[in-house]
Amino acid sequence: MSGEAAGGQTLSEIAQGPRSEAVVETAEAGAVKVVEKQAQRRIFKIIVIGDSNVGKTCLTYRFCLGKFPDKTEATIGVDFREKSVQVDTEHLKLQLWDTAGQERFRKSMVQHYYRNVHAVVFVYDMTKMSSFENMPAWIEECDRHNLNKNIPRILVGNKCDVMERIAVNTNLAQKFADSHNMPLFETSAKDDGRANHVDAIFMTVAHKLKNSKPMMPPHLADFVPGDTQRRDFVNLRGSPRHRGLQSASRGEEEKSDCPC
Ligand SMILES: Nc1nc2c(ncn2[C@@H]2O[C@H](COP(=O)(O)OP(=O)(O)OP(=O)(O)O)[C@@H](O)[C@H]2O)c(=O)[nH]1
Ligand SMILES: [Mg+2]
Repeated sequence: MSGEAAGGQTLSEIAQGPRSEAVVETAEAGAVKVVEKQAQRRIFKIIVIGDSNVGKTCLTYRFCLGKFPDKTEATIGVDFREKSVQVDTEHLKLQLWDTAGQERFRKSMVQHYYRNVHAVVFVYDMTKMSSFENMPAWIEECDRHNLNKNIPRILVGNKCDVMERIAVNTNLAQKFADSHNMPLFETSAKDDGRANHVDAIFMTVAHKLKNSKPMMPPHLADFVPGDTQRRDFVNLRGSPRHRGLQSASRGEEEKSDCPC
């Protein structure tokens, strides 16, 4: 007996027909599930703040891209970096807001930094006392923008690799951290041997966030006042539309093309 049946289908094809539809359905259902799962992934906005030149960009770059950047320039407005992490069984998306430390590059964006923030990472430079002494001012700025006092806050001393120039004593920093109920990390974005340490900072934040209540995910529309201004102040790293738009040399405070 030939295997050919009506409609040119073989018996085995007919036999397989419904099964292959089911396979398609299952595949589609699977795809839908994946999409749903991604849609459900909680997104957390973490702002990284501190004086200019303390290493905020390098720390976020190290965490998200796994290396120390070849070259950095003063951040204008804000740079975004995202990383998905797994905490227990849940995948979370961390949206890092690498803010500008220079007043002239941050003043127009400040109100947007502090909208719907889920956690704050305060960074100082261990080789520069003034960056540590300015920490209360950064905390005050958070308070002025009514940041919820219960969101996770972390204190990070960066550049511990420059051992001969350490200016901020660990005990002093620890006392300050304790008095503000923050964990303290001393680390280096530059030292490859401490890459895990940098990961630990953001994973500590992720663990704290995982246990917090679900919050409204931040959305680009929340902070972009208009497309023109977005080009001026917002830098979405990796997005072809925004790539390379923002950079500024340090020590050029009086540059006339300042967008602020
Ligand atoms: N030795 C050492 N240098 C670092 C480290 N992290 C950053 N740097 C250097 O410090 C300088 C400033 O780093 P950035 O990450 O651009 O500083 P920032 O805090 O983002 O500065 P703004 O964008 O102006 O607010 C750069 O020259 C970096 O190479 C570190 O861990 N160790
Ligand atoms: Mg920067």
